[in-house]
Amino acid sequence: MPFLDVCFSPELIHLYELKGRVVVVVDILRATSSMVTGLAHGLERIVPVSSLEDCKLYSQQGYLTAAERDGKMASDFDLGNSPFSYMSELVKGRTLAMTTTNGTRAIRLSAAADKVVVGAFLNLSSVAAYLLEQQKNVLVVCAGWKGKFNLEDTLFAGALAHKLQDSFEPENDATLAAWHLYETAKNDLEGFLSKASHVQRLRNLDIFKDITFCLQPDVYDIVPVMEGDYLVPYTPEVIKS
Ligand SMILES: O=C(O)[C@H](CS(=O)(=O)O)OP(=O)(O)O
Ligand SMILES: [Mg+2]
Repeated sequence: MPFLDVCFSPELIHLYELKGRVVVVVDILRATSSMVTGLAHGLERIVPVSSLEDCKLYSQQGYLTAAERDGKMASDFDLGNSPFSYMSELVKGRTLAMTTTNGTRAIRLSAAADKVVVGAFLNLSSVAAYLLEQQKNVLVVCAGWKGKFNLEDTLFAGALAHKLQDSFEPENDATLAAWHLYETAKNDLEGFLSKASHVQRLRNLDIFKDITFCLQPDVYDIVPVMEGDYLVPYTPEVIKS
C-alpha cells in the first residue's frame, strides 16, 4: 500500500524526499481554493510565481495577473486572492500569473516531486480520486502561514487521509495527528476554526464569506495539475463517469 505523509510547513520541506511522490499543495485560506475555483470557472492555466515583481512582468506579456500580500489585493493587478473574484467572466480562456503570501511559494518549493497538484476542500473527492489513479506515495504540503503551522491546511490533510484510509497507509505521526484533528472537527469545520489565526486575520479585514465558501467539500470536480510551469485542470476518470 502506498504511504500518505503530511508536511506541516514549507519550511520543513527539505526534510522530505520529493522524488517518487505526488505532492498535494494545500492553502485552504485562500490560494489553492481560489486556484481550483478559477480553473473550474474557465481559466485555461495558472503560473504560480513567487514575487510581485515577477507577476508584474507577466502582465506585460498580456497575462491576467493576481497578487495578494497580507490578505489584501496588491495594487495594479487584475485579481486578489478571493475565490469569488475567480468566478468572473474575466477569467474564461485566460492564462493567469498568480502570487500570494503562502500558497504560490509552497507550490514552487514542491517542484522536485514527480507530480504537483493543488488541493482544497472544494475539490477534496477529486484529489482523492486522482491519488488513487496515481498509486504513488503522497506528501500533503501545507502552505501554513509565513512558515508557521496552521489549522485549516492540517484539517484538509486529515480529511484526505480519511478519504484514502483503505488505500493509503499513514506514513507517520503527522498523518495520524491530521487524521485525529479532522475527526474532532469534521461536523463543524467553521466552528472548530473560529479561533484559528487566519480566520481571525480575514475577519479583521471584513472577509467572512470566503471562509464559509472555502470550507465546503466537493463543489468542483477538477484537480489543478502542474504541467511544466503551469497548473492545468484535470478531471479524474472515476469522477467523469
Ligand atoms: O489571502 C490569503 O488568505 C492569505 C493571506 S495572508 O496569509 O494573510 O498573508 O494568503 P495565502 O497565500 O492564500 O495563504
Ligand atoms: Mg493561507
